[in-house]
Amino acid sequence: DEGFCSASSMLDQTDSSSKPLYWKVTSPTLSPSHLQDLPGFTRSVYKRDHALITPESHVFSPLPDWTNTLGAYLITPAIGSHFVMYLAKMQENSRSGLPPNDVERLIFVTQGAVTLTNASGISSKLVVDSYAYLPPNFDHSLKCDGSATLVVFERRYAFLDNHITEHIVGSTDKQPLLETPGEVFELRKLLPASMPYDFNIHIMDFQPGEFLNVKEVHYNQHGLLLLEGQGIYRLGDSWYPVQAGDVIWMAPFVPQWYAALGKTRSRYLLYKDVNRNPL
Ligand SMILES: NC(=O)N[C@H](N)C(=O)O
Ligand SMILES: [Mn+2]
Repeated sequence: DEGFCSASSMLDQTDSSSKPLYWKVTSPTLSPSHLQDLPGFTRSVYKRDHALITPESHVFSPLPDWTNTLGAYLITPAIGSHFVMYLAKMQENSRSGLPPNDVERLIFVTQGAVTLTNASGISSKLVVDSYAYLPPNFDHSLKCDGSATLVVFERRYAFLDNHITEHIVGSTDKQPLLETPGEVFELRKLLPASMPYDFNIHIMDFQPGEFLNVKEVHYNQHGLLLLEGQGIYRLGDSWYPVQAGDVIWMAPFVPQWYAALGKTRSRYLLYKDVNRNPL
C-alpha cells in the first residue's frame, strides 16, 4: 500500500449491523482508551451558554442513595440548568435511591436491563431503548442483577392547579412519529404533550446529510445525548464535530443547529422544558 494519509483507517469502519442498539454510547470511537496516548486532549468544552461533555471527560463516583452504582452528573444547576442529567452505571446487585421530595425523574436505558418496581409491588423489566417516568414523590426502585447504563433526568416539578402527571413506562419504538412542519428529521416524544408535564424528551432521527432547517434560538433549555451517528453541532458561534456518547448542555437562547454526517443515522435524545409560562 502506497497510502499517503490516514484516511484509509477512517474508512475501515466496524460493521455495526451485528452490534446491540446504542452500543456506541458506551463504546465510543474516541473512548478514553483511544485517547490515553494523547495526554491532555479532550473535545469537551464549557462556555457560558453551552457545554459539550465527551466520554473522556465523564467522571464517575458512587451515586448518593444508590447501591453498587456509579454516576456521572453531566448537567446540574451549577451550569445554569433547572434540571440534572446524569449517567448511572448499575453493577451487579445494584439498587436505585429515590429523588428528593417534589422531584420528578425520567430514566432511559442505553445498555443492559433493569427491573422497576413500584410501591404496590408491580414490576416491569426495562431493556435498551425503554424508559420510565416517575412522578414527584412516587415511591419506586430500580434493581439490576447484571449491569445496566441509564441516562437519568430529574427536576423539581413545577406544580399546576388541577393537574397531575402519571407514572409511564414505554419504549422509543412504540412511540408514534409526530409531524414536524418545515423540518425533515423524524420526531418521537417519550411523554404526553399535555399540560401536566413540564418537560418532554424528544427522540430525533436524521439521515446522513439531513440538518435542522430552523437555526433555533428559544427560551427552553436542553440536555442532549447523541445515541447514534456523527455530525456537526453548532452552538452559538462554535461548530463541534460530535458522535454517539457525547452530551450537550444548551442554555436558554443559545443559537443551535445540527447537521448529520457520517454513514449512518443520527439519533439524539433531548430534554426540553415545556408547558409552563416562563414568567
Ligand atoms: N436543538 C434541537 O434539536 N432542538 C429541538 N429541535 C427543539 O427545540 O425542539
Ligand atoms: Mn431546540
